[in-house]
Amino acid sequence: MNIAFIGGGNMAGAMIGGLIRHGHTPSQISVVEIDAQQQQRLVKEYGMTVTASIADGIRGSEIVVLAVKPQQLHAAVSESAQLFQGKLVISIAAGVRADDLSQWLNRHEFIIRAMPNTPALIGKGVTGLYALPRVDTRQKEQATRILAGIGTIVWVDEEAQLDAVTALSGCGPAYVFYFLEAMQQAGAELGLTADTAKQLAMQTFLGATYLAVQSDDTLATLRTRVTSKGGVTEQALLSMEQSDIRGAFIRAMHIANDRSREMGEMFRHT
Ligand SMILES: NC(=O)c1ccc[n+]([C@@H]2O[C@H](COP(=O)([O-])OP(=O)(O)OC[C@H]3O[C@@H](n4cnc5c(N)ncnc54)[C@H](OP(=O)(O)O)[C@@H]3O)[C@@H](O)[C@H]2O)c1
Ligand code: PRO
Repeated sequence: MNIAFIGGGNMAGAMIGGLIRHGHTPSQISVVEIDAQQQQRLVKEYGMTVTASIADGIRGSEIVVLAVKPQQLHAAVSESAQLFQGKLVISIAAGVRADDLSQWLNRHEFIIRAMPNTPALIGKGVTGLYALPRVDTRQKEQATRILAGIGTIVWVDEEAQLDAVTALSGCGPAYVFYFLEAMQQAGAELGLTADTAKQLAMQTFLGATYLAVQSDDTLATLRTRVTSKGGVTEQALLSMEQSDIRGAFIRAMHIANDRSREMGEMFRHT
């Protein structure tokens, strides 16, 4: 399977790194990228073909992954719509709806929207997928094979659910890094070195997540097992509840979901 990426920035870089680590060769991947620095980075890191020409970049590729920023997508594809004929198009752009993209590509029918996340770089990503009705089983299998190579995949039946996927797992690595930063900072304030605090914070996230994955218990039960009555965790969680950290976090994810939906509206008539 030859795959072309249009846009070779952060997320494409993570996906390409994941694909290469999982058996794709650089010769099976081409990238269309306009930024000279990004071009050099990709060539240096992976030794693949990188071009600024969309015609050169997607020629010979069965699958094209659209990985430019949502606000760049219309300009990136609309003048070259005929080049996409017969190809499976996978768009990872947040918000932009499959029907709109289909219009921009001369009513192209073979479109899958995907919402991956950056741990794809190390094969630990998770991707939500939605396909337009005319995408056939073989094309879905192709998308599954590509994206399963960089982590776990979840198909959704309704496109609107991709807004929730974006708010949860698309943005999610940023939330995790945010909490890790806070834990590192607090650890350092409490007298640990920054390195030790970072190591403890990261290993705690990893260990707790593996435990949750492998356990049949609910998340609440696992939390309760850490929280000794009259002990230390109880006081920390009480303080978090008093500050409504849970509520603030849930509100933030609703805002992310709304923003994803709003971006879909914003780019609708571009
Ligand atoms: N980052 C994430 O965690 C994540 C997760 C899931 C989905 N996504 C989605 O992935 C897409 C890319 O996000 P990103 O964070 O990777 O953005 P990014 O780092 O800005 O990558 C986009 C790249 O495409 C280049 N570009 C712009 N117009 C182009 C064109 N016509 N042809 C070829 N290249 C072009 C940009 O160059 P310039 O910078 O010069 O414009 C930039 O280097 C977005 O639609 C986003 O919603 C991102
Ligand atoms: N990064 C993209 C954004 O922030 C989409 C999910 C993660 O818009």
